[in-house]
Amino acid sequence: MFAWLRNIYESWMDYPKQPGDLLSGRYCVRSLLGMGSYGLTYLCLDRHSGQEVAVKLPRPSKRAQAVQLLQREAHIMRQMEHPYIPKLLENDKHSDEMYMVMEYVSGMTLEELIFEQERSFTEQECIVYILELMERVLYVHERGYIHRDIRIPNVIHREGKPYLIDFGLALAVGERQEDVFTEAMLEKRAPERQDVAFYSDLYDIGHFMLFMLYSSYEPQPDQPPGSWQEELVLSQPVRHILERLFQIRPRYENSRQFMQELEEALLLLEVNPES
Ligand SMILES: Nc1ncnc2c1ncn2[C@@H]1O[C@H](COP(=O)(O)OP(=O)(O)OP(=O)(O)O)[C@@H](O)[C@H]1O
Repeated sequence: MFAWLRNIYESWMDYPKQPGDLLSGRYCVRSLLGMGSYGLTYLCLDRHSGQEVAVKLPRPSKRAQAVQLLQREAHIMRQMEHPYIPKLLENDKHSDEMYMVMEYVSGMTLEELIFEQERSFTEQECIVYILELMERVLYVHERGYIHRDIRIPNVIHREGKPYLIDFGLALAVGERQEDVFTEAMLEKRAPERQDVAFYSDLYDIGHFMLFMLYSSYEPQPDQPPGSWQEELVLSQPVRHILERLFQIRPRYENSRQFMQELEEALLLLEVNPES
């Protein structure tokens, strides 16, 4: 089939549910939260509990593979019992309409916080925030999983706390997943984050830190664009930490070691802000 014809056909198949539609006779659609590579996620009102929930359905155009990936995601989420990771509330794997119901985390992403609320972060504030986020990441790692998608949209900021969402790409340590979505996504990834290993998540955390630190960056007029090392004025410990996260220097042996260095850097900054 011509590619364009297939795209039209797939868009038609994946046409989202509308506000007011009822899923599984219980979840009333309020809005579409997003359309991912294999699933559509809706904000719904659970008519039984009266709570807002996030319901993820496989994309019909991706057929059995989407159902399989959603089942894998549900299997991982079922094992996550953490106050800052949304709980899996229900998933029906028997009916034709496979779906996954999770706690809905309302809040803002860091992007919204920085660009809409004009929030900026000092090095110290950044470390405190990353330590909190790492507490969730460490929990995931200690259960034997790698999240593999720690990006700005997947961390929701609510009442000053980071919530970690979206386990759609997560895998058990060392596991290999061969499906078209993962293969296509892996091709676009930096080599440092391709392995299913804790240091791939830490590489993503490095980018997360840079995003936060750039919130305080003010370019000089006529300054040509440079690398983060050239543009950001960083203390020596924070620069060192970022270089280890990006594997420019020897990478961390585990997530705890990284957190320990973060704590040491925070102490140094508190004692000597000019370090
Ligand atoms: N539990 C949740 N609470 C609040 N928002 C959520 C929740 N789960 C997902 N979302 C939001 O729904 C949107 C779609 O998420 P989804 O996991 O379907 O796809 P994605 O992350 O955009 O793409 P992909 O799955 O390809 O990585 C995201 O923008 C995310 O912020």
